Amino acid sequence: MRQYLDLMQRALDHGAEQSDRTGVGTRSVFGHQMRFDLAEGFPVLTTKKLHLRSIIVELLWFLRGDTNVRWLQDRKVSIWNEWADENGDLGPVYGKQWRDWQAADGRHIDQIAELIDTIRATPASRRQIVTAWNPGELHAMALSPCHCLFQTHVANGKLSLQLYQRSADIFLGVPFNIASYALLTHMLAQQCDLDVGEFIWTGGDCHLYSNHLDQARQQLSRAPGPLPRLEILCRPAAIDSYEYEDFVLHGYEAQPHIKAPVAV
Ligand SMILES: Nc1nc(=O)c2c([nH]1)NC[C@@H]1CN(c3ccc(C(=O)N[C@@H](CCC(=O)O)C(=O)O)cc3)CN21
Ligand SMILES: O=c1ccn([C@H]2C[C@H](O)[C@@H](COP(=O)(O)O)O2)c(=O)[nH]1
Repeated sequence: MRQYLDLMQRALDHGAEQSDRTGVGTRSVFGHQMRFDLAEGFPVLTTKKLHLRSIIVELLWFLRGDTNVRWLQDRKVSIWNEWADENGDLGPVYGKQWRDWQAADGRHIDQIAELIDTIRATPASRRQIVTAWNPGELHAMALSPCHCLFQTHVANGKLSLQLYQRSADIFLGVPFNIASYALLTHMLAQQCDLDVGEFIWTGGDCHLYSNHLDQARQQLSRAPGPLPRLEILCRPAAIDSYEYEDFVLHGYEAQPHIKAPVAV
């Protein structure tokens, strides 16, 4: 995960000081790209132990079309708690937009199902896009989508995926986002009988919060290890039928976790 450490180093060395929405303050660079060849291993940080269960369960929750934190909490995942209202609701965030986008003419659009249909029927299509950025509903969301658009691409029997993330919390959010979309690429490829190609991460405002700088330096002092390998134990009939237990990471050896406060 040299690519990730390079982004962290770039923000530390060249980031502009910004006062941001949360009041914490950041060092930020604009525009960055990282490429991961998924055949070389699963892109998960080895320079800090990641809580993979939170990442996998959150992705399954998006794919269910769920936007209430209760299902996450029942599975001991707390990463969305700070943004939920007293009923656990987040408004029409990712799950809603991915699985049930409401069009002006009253249609309900399942972008994930349409994406899979398109990949299977017309793999050369250049219209394989899912977007969570619904300008008409932003006001009702607890947080505007950060990982707001992705596109898939098929070449030589391999599925690649590129994400556009408009706002990126380099220390806490980005490791989650990379692993989550790499996992989604594997799941989509399996559902469409393709091999995995590349995951490409493209970021807009990429920032280190001012209370994450020591943690970032600590991480940069560590040498990255080899990437683990992902195994999916079964092939469910649908993309929303995977379970946490279906995923096994072989050889994930990471250095100790580093704690950091999340900016709300
Ligand atoms: N400032 C900020 N950064 C984010 O990354 C972020 C948000 N806000 N708001 C919405 C979601 C929630 N996400 C989060 C929230 C918390 C952690 C976090 O605290 N991670 C801990 C482990 C916590 C756990 O798994 O239980 C970490 O050390 O990685 C990570 C991603 C990503 N998003
Ligand atoms: O998946 C996610 C979700 C959120 N983030 C980070 C990026 C920012 O630090 C905040 C969102 O604040 P905005 O003012 O809406 O940009 O959350 C992330 O990195 N990954």
